[in-house]
Amino acid sequence: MDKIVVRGGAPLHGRVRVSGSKNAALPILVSSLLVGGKTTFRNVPGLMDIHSIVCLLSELGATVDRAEDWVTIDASTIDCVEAPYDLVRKMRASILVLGPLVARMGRAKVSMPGGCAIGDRPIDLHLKGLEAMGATIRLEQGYVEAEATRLKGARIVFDTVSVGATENLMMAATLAEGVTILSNAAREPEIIALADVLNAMGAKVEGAGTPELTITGVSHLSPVDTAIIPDRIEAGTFMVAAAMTGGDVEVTACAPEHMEHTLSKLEEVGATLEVGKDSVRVIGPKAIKSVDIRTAPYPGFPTDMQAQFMAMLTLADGASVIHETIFENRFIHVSELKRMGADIVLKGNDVATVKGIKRLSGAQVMASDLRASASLILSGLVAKGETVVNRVYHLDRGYEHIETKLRGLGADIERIKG
Ligand SMILES: CC(=O)N[C@H]1[C@@H](OP(=O)(O)OP(=O)(O)OC[C@H]2O[C@@H](n3ccc(=O)[nH]c3=O)[C@H](O)[C@@H]2O)O[C@H](CO)[C@@H](O)[C@@H]1O
Ligand SMILES: C=C(OP(=O)(O)O)C(=O)O
Repeated sequence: MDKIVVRGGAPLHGRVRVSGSKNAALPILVSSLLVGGKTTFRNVPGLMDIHSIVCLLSELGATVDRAEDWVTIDASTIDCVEAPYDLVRKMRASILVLGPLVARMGRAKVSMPGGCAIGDRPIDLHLKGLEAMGATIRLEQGYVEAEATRLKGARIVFDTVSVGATENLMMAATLAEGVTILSNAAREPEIIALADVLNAMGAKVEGAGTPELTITGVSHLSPVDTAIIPDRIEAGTFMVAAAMTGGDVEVTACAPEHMEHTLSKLEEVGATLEVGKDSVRVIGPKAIKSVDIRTAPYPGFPTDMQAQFMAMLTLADGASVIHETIFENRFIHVSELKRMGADIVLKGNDVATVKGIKRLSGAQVMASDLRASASLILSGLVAKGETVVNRVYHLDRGYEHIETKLRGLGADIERIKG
């Protein structure tokens, strides 16, 4: 497996362009299953997760064409309703095909995704929602089998805010008979992006971005040509890199309006921000100030930025308390950061107290999940000496050419093929 080697020290300078959003692209590519025709998606990031979802759609029989940053998908040719274990285990978002397949084909068989490094990640809300819409659900030999001649509109109140369940049921409801109301729905920019694409296809989705979505089912959807929104987590990762190295970086092709919490926390640590329409210039502070962070569903502080902020706060001028409220086990990076000299005390699985130190020291570290990988690279950028981040498989799921982009900003970073 590849490794990333980082030699710390250089403040980052220059301009970096953000790619299309992984978390928006995944459901939006899946939405092509609802359409009998060729749909074009632009600004699609070159990521392992995109490769995985494209493989899954091809396996289902869709005709997929991909070049540079665009993908066309024609799902009029689908002849299979099974998402096999080997594809689903690589990427949990594969569960998003469940709702669209039942809605379009009347049947789906999808391997249960199971948990992952950041905790148990159940799909009960996806299944309860489909059942409320009239689907019969069976769990057998590690697979979910769902069937419905035609899904029916229903009122669904989510017990917990779930991005994936909101997306799955929103897509399913577009072709259902009657009106579906999703209450306590997720409000992420990726939810709005999906609703916008569905509406462009002819769906009737109202209320995206609020806690209540109303979806009036239609008989069919039509192909569109659409672009994926910028990746707010990739953008945030580069902004943290700029701030913690004391650099001066303009992050371009981003959507600052999706990043309110991340931007305000960057200002709290002392960074100076110049926010444009689709760019943010980040000038790092002389000294990083400690801040407290509590992750929460959007518009709260994103759990997907928690590990990167923790890496920065290891160097703050005091103690910061970080509460992780979304995932049950999203502090695995703590033990690796401690190997680099960080002073972090964990209370249970959800509270970390980070006491700032003068400097981290380079070490061999192991990446456990996607954002943990990013936090270790960021730490390597400021550590004394060499940091080797092992098992970068996770990183490639969610960051397009991160080492090339960081090198463009002056970082001393390389990939060693393994
Ligand atoms: C591909 C994608 O978009 N991934 C994002 C998505 O993941 P994902 O859609 O998997 O995350 P959810 O919003 O569904 O999960 C939020 C919480 O709800 C729980 N839950 C979820 C579904 C369910 O049926 N039952 C249940 O209990 C989860 O275990 C978790 O504790 O949103 C997360 C929260 O912002 C992000 O960290 C991920 O980057
Ligand atoms: C947790 C993440 O992704 P996924 O839901 O695909 O595991 C992430 O993007 O940080």
